[in-house]
Amino acid sequence: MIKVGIVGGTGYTGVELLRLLAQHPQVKLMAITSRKETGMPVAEMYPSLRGRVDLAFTDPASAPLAECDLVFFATPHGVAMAQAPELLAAGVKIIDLAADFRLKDTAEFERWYKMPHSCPHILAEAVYGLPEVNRDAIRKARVIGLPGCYPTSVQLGWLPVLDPKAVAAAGGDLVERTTLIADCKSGVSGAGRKAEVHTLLAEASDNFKAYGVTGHRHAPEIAQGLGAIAGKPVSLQFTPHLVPMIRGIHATLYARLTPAGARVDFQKLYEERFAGEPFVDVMPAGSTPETRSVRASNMVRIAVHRPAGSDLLIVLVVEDNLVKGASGQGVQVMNLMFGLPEDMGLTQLPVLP
Ligand SMILES: NC(=O)C1=CN([C@@H]2O[C@H](COP(=O)(O)OP(=O)(O)OC[C@H]3O[C@@H](n4cnc5c(N)ncnc54)[C@H](OP(=O)(O)O)[C@@H]3O)[C@@H](O)[C@H]2O)C=CC1
Ligand SMILES: CC(=O)N[C@@H](CCC(=O)OP(=O)(O)O)C(=O)O
Repeated sequence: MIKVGIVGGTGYTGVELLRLLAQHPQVKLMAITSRKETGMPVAEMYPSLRGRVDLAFTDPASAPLAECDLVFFATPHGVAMAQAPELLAAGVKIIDLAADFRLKDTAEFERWYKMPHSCPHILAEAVYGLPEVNRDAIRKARVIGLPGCYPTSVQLGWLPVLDPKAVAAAGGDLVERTTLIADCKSGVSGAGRKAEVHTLLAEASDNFKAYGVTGHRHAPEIAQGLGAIAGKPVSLQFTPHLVPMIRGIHATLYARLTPAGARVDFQKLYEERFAGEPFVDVMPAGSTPETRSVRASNMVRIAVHRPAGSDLLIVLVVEDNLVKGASGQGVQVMNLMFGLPEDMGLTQLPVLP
């Protein structure tokens, strides 16, 4: 059994980790932390877990984290890097759901997250936890920086067209790498459980708005990830929107095709690239995936479109921000790190309607 601790158990990604890990056959939960709810039984706060999780929240300072094999940090940015050196020295592996171990350039991290990076040496060894790209490195990693919710959808959506093998087969770039557009919509659980005006029912319900148009911290993460996939620089306009639903991300990706790309059968390319991926479903040509078709599941569904009379490729991607966008991806990565079947504990079907 893997002994697992969760720092930040009261938040939305924390309770989603609990839902998934409570059903995982190879996990023993050791500690679930909260500073504000110390002492409260987890199932009292989250009755959905009654009879499945019998621990109480403990303060992070006294939780038996060093006795765990793995600790998930479902906390704000900056918390994991403060505790990582001590836990790693005790032989504990770490999966951070926040951004402490995502951006490899510390100056870029400091620019977007407004704090210095306290352990660049650990950042240097950390692996970016996107299994469809980094599966082998994840298996050997001690520290994982789990991708943000939007970056997961955008990187998976463009992975096949930027893959150097596809570029070599086509005889050149398939798309204009410097004019990519990611137009993304998220449900409000993406903002977490903390009280904020923009996620109040009277603000977010029956409303739809863009934010972060001139700069969002996920843009450099996406550019870093796509650049690593392509092996050369990629730049994009990323525009997120808040939509009145609880869970879900819908990404609409636009790319201008090159002459080499215009000759490619993209449906076939996507089906072949993701064949064998347990959590990526390439839908039949002409499909328009819905967020509810992945709700509460770790699946991402993708559809590829070539509008008639244009030189655009449009890729539609849906994911559940709390599952493949966060906690489910964390469990998928944990399975890889501990040599378990990648889909263990993650085979739930989506909830619909
Ligand atoms: N929501 C989403 O869709 C996604 C979120 N993420 C990232 O995952 C992380 C968690 O997100 P989410 O669950 O939404 O956040 P929430 O705000 O809902 O929860 C944050 C949790 O962290 C705990 N916490 C806060 N500050 C500290 C601290 N200094 N030390 C220890 N624990 C602390 C809180 O409990 P307490 O204050 O009681 O200790 C709470 O349990 C964030 O970094 C977020 O950016 C990533 C992908 C998707
Ligand atoms: C709807 C909403 O507010 N979403 C969050 C992203 C959540 C997430 O995955 O981001 P991090 O892990 O990088 O914080 C936002 O745009 O800030």
